[in-house]
Amino acid sequence: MPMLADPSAKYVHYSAVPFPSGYVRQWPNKRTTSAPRWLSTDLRDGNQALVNPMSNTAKLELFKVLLQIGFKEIEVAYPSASELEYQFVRSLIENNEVPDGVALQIITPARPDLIKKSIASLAGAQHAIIHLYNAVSPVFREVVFRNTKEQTIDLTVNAVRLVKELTEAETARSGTAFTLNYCFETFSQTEPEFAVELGNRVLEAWGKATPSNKIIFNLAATVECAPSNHYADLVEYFGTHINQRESVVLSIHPHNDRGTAVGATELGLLAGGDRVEGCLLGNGERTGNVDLITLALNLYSQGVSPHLNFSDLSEIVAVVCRVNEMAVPTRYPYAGSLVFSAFAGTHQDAIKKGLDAQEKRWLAVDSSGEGNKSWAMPYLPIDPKDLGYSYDNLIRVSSQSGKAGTAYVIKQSLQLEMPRRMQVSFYGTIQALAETRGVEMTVPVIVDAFKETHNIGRTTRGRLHLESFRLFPGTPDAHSPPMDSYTDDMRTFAGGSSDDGAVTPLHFKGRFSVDGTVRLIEGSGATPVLAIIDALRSSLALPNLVAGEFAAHTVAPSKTCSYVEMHLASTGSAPSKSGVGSVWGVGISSDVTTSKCRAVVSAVNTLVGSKELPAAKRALYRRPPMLSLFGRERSLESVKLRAGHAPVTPKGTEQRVLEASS
Ligand SMILES: CC(=O)SCCNC(=O)CCNC(=O)[C@H](O)C(C)(C)COP(=O)(O)OP(=O)(O)OC[C@H]1O[C@@H](n2cnc3c(N)ncnc32)[C@H](O)[C@@H]1OP(=O)(O)O
Ligand SMILES: CC(C)C(=O)C(=O)O
Repeated sequence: MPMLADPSAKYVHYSAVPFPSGYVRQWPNKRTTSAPRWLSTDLRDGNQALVNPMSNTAKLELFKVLLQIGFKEIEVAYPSASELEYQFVRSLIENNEVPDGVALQIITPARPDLIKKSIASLAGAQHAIIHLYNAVSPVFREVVFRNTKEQTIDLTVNAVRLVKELTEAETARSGTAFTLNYCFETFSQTEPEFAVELGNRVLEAWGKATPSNKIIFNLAATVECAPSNHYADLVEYFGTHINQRESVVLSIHPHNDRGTAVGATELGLLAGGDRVEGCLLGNGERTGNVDLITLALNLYSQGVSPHLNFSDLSEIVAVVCRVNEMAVPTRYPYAGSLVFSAFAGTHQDAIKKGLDAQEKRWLAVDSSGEGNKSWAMPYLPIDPKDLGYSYDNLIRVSSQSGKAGTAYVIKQSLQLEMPRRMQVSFYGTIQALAETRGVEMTVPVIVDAFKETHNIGRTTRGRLHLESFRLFPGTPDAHSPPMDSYTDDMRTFAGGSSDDGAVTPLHFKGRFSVDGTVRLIEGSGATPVLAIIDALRSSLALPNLVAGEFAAHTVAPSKTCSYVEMHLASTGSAPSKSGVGSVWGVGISSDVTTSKCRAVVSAVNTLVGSKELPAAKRALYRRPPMLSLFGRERSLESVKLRAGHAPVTPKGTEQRVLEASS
């Protein structure tokens, strides 16, 4: 049957909670400032929902993980369900698997035979919690139990009395301390007044709840059927109407049928909840129990310690998924593999700026001792490092990414901080690659592209290779050393040169390998960059070689990375503002001037074409005349303009270089 035009004929709206008129709800104005008591029911409610319930070996492994996380109350079994379940409880106790300060909880329905077996399973435990349950909402009373309200109260009270009698006998025998956790199964669908009446009858029957030995009332949202604010109202109503509130722990047990279990729990805590029952990663019946990891880390992100440790979250996730034979969606809060990754360009830009700004701010706090190292990061509510993740996956590059993303990857991988115009240029290369390939641009792909594009590395150093050089003040004269005295260490004679402003004219003499032939080349200029450019212009017949923007920074340990923008201008003009038509060179050396010269050579190699690239890569980075994209032909020029790629090498340039070098 299709969906109904008028679903109200079939589905009934939830009822308002009967607060007295004029009552002002407390929970909307509250704030959670401390962690609740946590009860993990992974080994019970989680386990009962599995396609293949865990073996006892798997349960023990998960039990140990729960202890490591820091749970002090763990529901370990439904002992009356099977011998296996019963034996699991026994083995924990008999093998001393339960540390001091940790309480074992087991669950039992309100059936005398099953209560007896359940309590027997706990003999000898230090501290045990008996979780006694029966469903109390109208549909369960009428359909499942065929009971009136009074019969429901009788069933419950009789069960509580039996639990009291049996646990007292066990305490007398073995000293086990027992707590009663009475669960109003289907509480959130039960009339609030009836839940309170039943709660008061349970208090009476138990008869020994005190502020120092409280009874636990589990206010279960067995099935989540209404918005979270309704659940909060129910909890606040119960908490403000139940007798002996100071001797009662309100336990929240939400399920996630509407997808809002976390919200319901958070509001339930504001409304008076003291304890939360749930499972890791929200395992559990149907859409699951509330996820304790999300709840704990939501608290943590508000500066409230959950007293649960998820410092190695991926390891915990791996164990839970293995023993439960389940998978975590990639977008799952905190635990999903893509949660701490940004693909979108503007997100990447903001995160990159955020990380840079925060690093500076934290360093200032370290050095001044003033201020605080609070987390203020665009798009990241929590520091992934706190959960054991690195920043390696923070920024992942696809065709949806921008320049900041690729720049971040290069900075993280190579410690190189490209100047802004270069970021734009290199982003064009990556964007074109991403569009062509239609897949994620992984870190190795980006780093490889960076090296290929800038002729860095042995296989991609290009047709022109600077083997050694000397740079000295003034024009060539008798003081300049003979070329054959050059060594490979590229020391410069003249220090203090800068490419930011004019200094004493410099003369450059360099030994190059040009297409495999050694060439000695010289030229002059006001700065090292201008001097080497002059040498290349005159000796290699590149008269229109022009430098644009220049930048440099130090790279650990004590190296300099220089960047220079260059192009071949017919008029000798500077590169255009947009950067179209220019290329960037990169040079790294422990000597500042050498890094500049290498940057120039790197750029020139791009301009003249890299014969040493394997054919496939040459096709990738230096586009063939016609390139098929998205199934239609586009001209080389349009591809390069769109990609901000290296300009077309002017016709004949390669030939002229060869001529000049021969
Ligand atoms: C919301 C929750 O998660 S509650 C926990 C649910 N977990 C489980 O059920 C897992 C373990 N359960 C089991 O292994 C079995 O159900 C057992 C061993 C407990 C009982 O098995 P059976 O005796 O075959 O009963 P069955 O499973 O059919 O349960 C239905 C019977 O229990 C009664 N019942 C259901 N819940 C309760 C309860 N909380 N208290 C008392 N009786 C109950 C039903 O009314 C029904 O009784 P009826 O047969 O007289 O009509
Ligand atoms: C029986 C209780 C604890 C339960 O699991 C539920 O109501 O979901």
